[in-house]
This record gives sequence, structure tokens and C-alpha cells, in this order.
Amino acid sequence: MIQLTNVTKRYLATKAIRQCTLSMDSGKVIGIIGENGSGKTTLLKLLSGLLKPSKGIVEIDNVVVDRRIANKLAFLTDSEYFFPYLSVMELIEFYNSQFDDFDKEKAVEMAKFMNLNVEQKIKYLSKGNKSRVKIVVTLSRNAPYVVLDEPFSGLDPMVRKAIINGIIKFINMPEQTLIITTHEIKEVEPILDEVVVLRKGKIIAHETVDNVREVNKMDVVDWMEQLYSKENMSVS
Ligand SMILES: Nc1ncnc2c1ncn2[C@@H]1O[C@H](COP(=O)(O)OP(=O)(O)OP(=O)(O)O)[C@@H](O)[C@H]1O
Repeated sequence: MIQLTNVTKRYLATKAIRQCTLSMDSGKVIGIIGENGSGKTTLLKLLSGLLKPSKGIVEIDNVVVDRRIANKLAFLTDSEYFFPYLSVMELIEFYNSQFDDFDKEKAVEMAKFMNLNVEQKIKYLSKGNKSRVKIVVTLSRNAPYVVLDEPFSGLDPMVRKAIINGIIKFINMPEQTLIITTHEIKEVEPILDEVVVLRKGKIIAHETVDNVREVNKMDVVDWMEQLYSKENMSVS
């Protein structure tokens, strides 16, 4: 279980996360959504121990998060720089040497599923294929927590659906918990159990997708737009 208690993260003058308290149960697929700059990446970096909170506590399975969490959490970064001089196969070998929980056979199978040429150097791959490589090496770790930051950036809409289905095929539910940030909400909604909505560093909602659909009678995008317009009205 992931628990944030009164967490604030400040970058100099910017408060990227503001007094957030949030519990996320294990064994679920959870989407973190919100407009640009709302704090999604910062939240994921706090969960992954890449950033320390300025205030408050981040815990995973009742242990305060620090860099050692890397043993039980696989993190897909949205960073552009990603081992350019290695081939896909060399990258798979590298991950295999670094992580005890890495499943090389799964990585090779997933690379095939993603239509990747494993002999190709990463620097010569298209942006979309680089995104696929990141998904392959991250999901090939049998870590209890898998955190994906914008995994579909650069993927064209025609392949996105297949990749999203691939993620669900290769993730091991309910042993793994998947947390995902995305702007492609409509496409990801079918695989989500819960959504957390961020606005200006604050959590403005945390709901099951079933509740959004059944109680609010709308899809997640319309629901988020409604929440944002209510918040915007209450500010003005
Ligand atoms: N290293 C940094 N130094 C200073 N400010 C930062 C830094 N990283 C993020 N910020 C600021 O913190 C806020 C939240 O940024 P963050 O990247 O977490 O948002 P996001 O929701 O992931 O955005 P996007 O959807 O555009 O990726 C923004 O105002 C951003 O400008």
C-alpha cells in the first residue's frame, strides 16, 4: 500500500505538490491525471524515492520511501536521454545484470510483441520505438510496484491501443500494482481501477472508475473536466 501524509514538495519558489494525503491499495491499476504542470511527475518521483518531500511522509508498505525503494519499484521515466549507445538487446542484458527481479525471457518476448528489432541501437530508434523499449525494460521487472510516467508519449494513436493491451497482458495482477500518469485518458480508462486527479499540486479527487461511470454517469475525461470547471469557478 502507498500512503502519502500531508506531503508538500517545493522546487525553490514553486510548490509542485501541496499538502497531499492519499492512500493507494496494492494490486490495482491507478491513473494519475491532471493538466500540464499539475504535479503528476513530481508525485511519481516522490513515490520512487527520486525526490524527497519538503514536508510530510511518503510510505510504501509502511516503510518511509528512500532510494532503496528501487528494489521493489520499477519506474519508467519520461526522460529523453535513455542509454543511446546500447542496442535494445544490450539494454535488456544491462537491466538483467542490475535487477534481481528482471525476467530476461519476458523482456525478449515483450520486445517481439512490441515489434522491436533488438539488434538496433537505441539512438537510431524513432521516438515511439524508444517509448516501447522503456515499457519493455520496466515491465520486465517483477517488482511489486510499477510506475509509468507518460508511457505513451510519441506513440501514434493506432498503436497506442495495442501497447495498452500489451501492458495489461504483461503485468502480473494482483501481485503487481500499476501507477500510470497520462494525458491519453480515454485510451487508458479501460484498464484503470482508480483515478487520482491533480490540479495545481493538490489532489482534487480520488475515485474508482466504476464509481465515476455508475454514480456520475460519465467517462473519466468528462468527469475531470467537470471537476476542473467547478474548481475554476470556486477560485474566481
Ligand atoms: N526541477 C524543477 N525545478 C523547478 N520547478 C519544477 C521542476 N520540476 C517541475 N517543476 C514545476 O513543478 C510543477 C509541477 O511539475 P510536474 O512536472 O510535476 O507536472 P506534470 O503534471 O507532470 O506536468 P506535465 O503534464 O506537463 O508533464 C510545474 O509548475 C513545474 O514547472
